[in-house]
Amino acid sequence: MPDQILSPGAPASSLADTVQLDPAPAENSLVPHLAVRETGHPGRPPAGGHLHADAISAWFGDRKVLDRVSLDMPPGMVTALIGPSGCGKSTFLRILNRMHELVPKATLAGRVLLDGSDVYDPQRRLTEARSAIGMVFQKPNPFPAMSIYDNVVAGLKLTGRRAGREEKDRLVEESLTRAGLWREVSGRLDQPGGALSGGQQQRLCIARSLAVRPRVLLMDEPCSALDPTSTRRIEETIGELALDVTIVIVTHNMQQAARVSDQCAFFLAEQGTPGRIVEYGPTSAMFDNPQDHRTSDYVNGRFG
Ligand SMILES: Nc1ncnc2c1ncn2[C@@H]1O[C@H](COP(=O)(O)OP(=O)(O)OP(=O)(O)O)[C@@H](O)[C@H]1O
Repeated sequence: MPDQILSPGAPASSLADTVQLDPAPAENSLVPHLAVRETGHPGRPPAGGHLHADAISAWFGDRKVLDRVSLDMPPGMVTALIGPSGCGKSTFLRILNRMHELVPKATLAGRVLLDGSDVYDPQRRLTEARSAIGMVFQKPNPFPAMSIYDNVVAGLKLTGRRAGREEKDRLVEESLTRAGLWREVSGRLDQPGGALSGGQQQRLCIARSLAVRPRVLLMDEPCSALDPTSTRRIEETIGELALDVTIVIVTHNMQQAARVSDQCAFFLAEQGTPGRIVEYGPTSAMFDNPQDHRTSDYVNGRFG
């Protein structure tokens, strides 16, 4: 069966050959406790940032870890990638902005399109893909000895962009504001990034990514090293950023997936097979009415 591609607003779809419904919420189900984010864009959706993965397969050496994964990540939406450990979520995420190719002996097949253009087009520079598709990692990784100001500007240097002092000042304020950190640090921009709390460091890393004005922001478990208050703050930031940046987030936290995402894709690598998307769809459908019993088991905490 060919992989299907998710259309925005479509009901949750199952890629399983035989769909088994699991209509009765289990005892201890997470479902009643999950407040699912209201889907939809209050204003006009952003002009760009339409990311589309088409039949992505991936290998580390001879070992195939993803098998023909297709997913549409529409502009202005938050897409959550969920699934048990080792099913290929991070690998898929890293393929979206060409980080997979940095790993020795890592290969891939398939296409990634950003606003219709092939991210892997040999005519395009790597930095082009990286500046259009930013990434925030699990562990906050600011340059610890560098000032808060220079940490934000470092995003520009990494992609080879030059800017004058005034432009940098504007960009630092804009990026820190969008990352929800400006009010906390505006009076001490010359202090080292490493002196901030973990949650603030993560928002600094978000600001650094935003400084190059990406159309897409990839987030690989961005809150897993943070306390609940910092986590909540990052989640609010994600909600605000989603107004003009497409966000793809890997999370193990089902409550978080329900709170922040508009659509979810459930990855699974069964019995040593490569990871695939078992089911995807609007977050509300994935949590309230999953079509595949494995999705139901996973979102209800029965495995993984
Ligand atoms: N650099 C690497 N070299 C070899 N194998 C790798 C490498 N990175 C990941 N893998 C393997 O690829 C598979 C998918 O890993 P990946 O990290 O993408 O899964 P994941 O779903 O993100 O897991 P987790 O939720 O634990 O982060 C796993 O079997 C993993 O062992």
